[in-house]
Amino acid sequence: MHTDVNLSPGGGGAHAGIGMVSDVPALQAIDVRIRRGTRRRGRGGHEVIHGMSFTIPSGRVVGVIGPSGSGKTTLLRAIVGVQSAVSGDLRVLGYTSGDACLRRRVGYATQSASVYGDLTVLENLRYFTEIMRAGIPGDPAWSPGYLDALLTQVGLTEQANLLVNQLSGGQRSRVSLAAAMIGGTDVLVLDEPTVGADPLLRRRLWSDLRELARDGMTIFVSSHVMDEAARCDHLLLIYSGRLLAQGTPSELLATTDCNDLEEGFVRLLERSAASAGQASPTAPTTAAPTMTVPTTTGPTTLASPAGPAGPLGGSPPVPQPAPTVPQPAPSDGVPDAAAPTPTAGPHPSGVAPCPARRPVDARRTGATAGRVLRQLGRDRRTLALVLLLPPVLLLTLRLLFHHSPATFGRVGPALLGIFPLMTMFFVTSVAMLRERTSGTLERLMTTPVGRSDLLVGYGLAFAVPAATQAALATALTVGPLGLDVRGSASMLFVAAILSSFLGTSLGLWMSAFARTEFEAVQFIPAVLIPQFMLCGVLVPRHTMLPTLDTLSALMPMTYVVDSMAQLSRSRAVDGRLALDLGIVICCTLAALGLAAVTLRRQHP
Ligand SMILES: Nc1ncnc2c1ncn2[C@@H]1O[C@H](COP(=O)(O)OP(=O)(O)OP(=O)(O)O)[C@@H](O)[C@H]1O
Repeated sequence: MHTDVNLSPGGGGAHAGIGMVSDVPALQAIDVRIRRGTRRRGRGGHEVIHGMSFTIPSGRVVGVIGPSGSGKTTLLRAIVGVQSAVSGDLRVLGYTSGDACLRRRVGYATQSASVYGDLTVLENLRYFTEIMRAGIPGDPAWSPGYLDALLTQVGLTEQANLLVNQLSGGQRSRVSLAAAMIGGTDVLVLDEPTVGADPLLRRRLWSDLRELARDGMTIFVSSHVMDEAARCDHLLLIYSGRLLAQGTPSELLATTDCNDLEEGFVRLLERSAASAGQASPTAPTTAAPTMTVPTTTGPTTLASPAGPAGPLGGSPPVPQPAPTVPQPAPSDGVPDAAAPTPTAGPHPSGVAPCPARRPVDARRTGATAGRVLRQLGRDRRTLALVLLLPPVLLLTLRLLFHHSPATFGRVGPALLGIFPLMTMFFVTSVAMLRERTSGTLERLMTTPVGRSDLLVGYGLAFAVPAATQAALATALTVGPLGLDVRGSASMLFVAAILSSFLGTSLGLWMSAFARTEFEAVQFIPAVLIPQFMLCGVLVPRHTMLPTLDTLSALMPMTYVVDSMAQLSRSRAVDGRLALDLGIVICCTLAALGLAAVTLRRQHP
């Protein structure tokens, strides 16, 4: 280690606040099968992990080694609980993988650097510290030197104040690694962590990982580079979704009777293929996706080469019967339709249950709101769009109707509500989508941050530009543009703010239905344009066909338009106005609730 600050505050296996029994393995897999491309177990998709069974004690560096496409990432995703359609029994520290108790103890770095490109290295690490370590009393992560030590460890001290977007690919991966180290107090799951690291840094990272393991941390590192396998305590050799063999590197060499791990891996493959009665692969390498011979036998346990099962192609470990304790609903209270049917209860005996979660955690919500605001502050183009677009559109409209002020008087108030709604819808749906596509949302889902913390944080952050925008648009329209408001201008402003909040929560919800920016571009007009056409701005509602009028009554924008129109006509707050505003508020809260439900922790 290169610093005297303790970077593994959990002491690996003895994390503060959560009790643990020492003989619980770090990871236990019994006949684990995983389907990909399907949201529900057994429906659609294809099986990519075909029944793996193994046990890993704590305090090891475990190499998950195999060629490209063999299933390493899928297995690691299942370990951290973000992979859907996992069957069998997969337990981390005794808990069913993905259990909420593990979110304080398992750190995860995805293959791509899932950190925020528009924040500096330090801002990223601060945010992850705030959401991962909030509420842990006396946690060393809050000591002044902690982040400096972490930066030194991943070799990014000089880049601390640079935006992540300004870093090289390898440097970004190291920011991601550092973020994982903040979250992992007992288990670190690192998907190809040394990609892009120079040999010197690679050596240093490995020595640091070893030191963390000595302190009791269990570290899973995927790689298809065999010289990295030599640095691990234990290897899980994977090929075509099957566990080909497991054991220490020296056991692999001894079993295969060679001096080179890569050659050893190839020999294992050949023998496995031969024992399955198949042709031998032609000069495969561990990194080459051209290895085509599937292994149809169970894994080899290298530790017992002369054991009764035989060294190669031996029987897989006999699956132990899984306990049948029923699984509780996910801790954040929202059952996930994509969750696999669990085979076992989450809490091993002797382990204290997780501390109860509040529905909204003020510290994590505040940290998220602060982070989103910081990102917004840096994104000048989006800020300009949010703040200036509605006033510019209203100004254009005024100029368009300069011969017909009565028409402006009729549509102006409605558009004062519609423009903020549309702008905020667009901006928030794209912002949330970016969180999804960059992988940061998946990473956040492995941390203790709750879905409501995240959404309320987003909502609060976007409320600031939304309110500013509504104030600007109302002041401009009622002032210089001379909109004749017989009602209360301040109430008009409040209704414009409510409208922009509605746009924000609809945007947060709708982003769940898009996987790419292109899909977002497709559904944004599909959601907004029909509402605009039917809300009563183009044609008064009482002149519409009854079917269209009924459709209009189902759309939230209609109530924005009605309330804005009434507020511009009269000062009286009657039952009709209260009902319209109430519906707008209810739709805002309902959209936020739906956004929370559709924010999945697991993905196909
Ligand atoms: N989203 C997905 N939907 C369907 N199948 C998928 C999906 N992602 C991966 N797969 C399939 O799952 C299998 C295992 O993929 P995985 O990414 O786990 O391999 P890997 O060993 O990590 O590869 P690499 O080293 O290239 O990252 C592959 O056959 C791949 O085609």
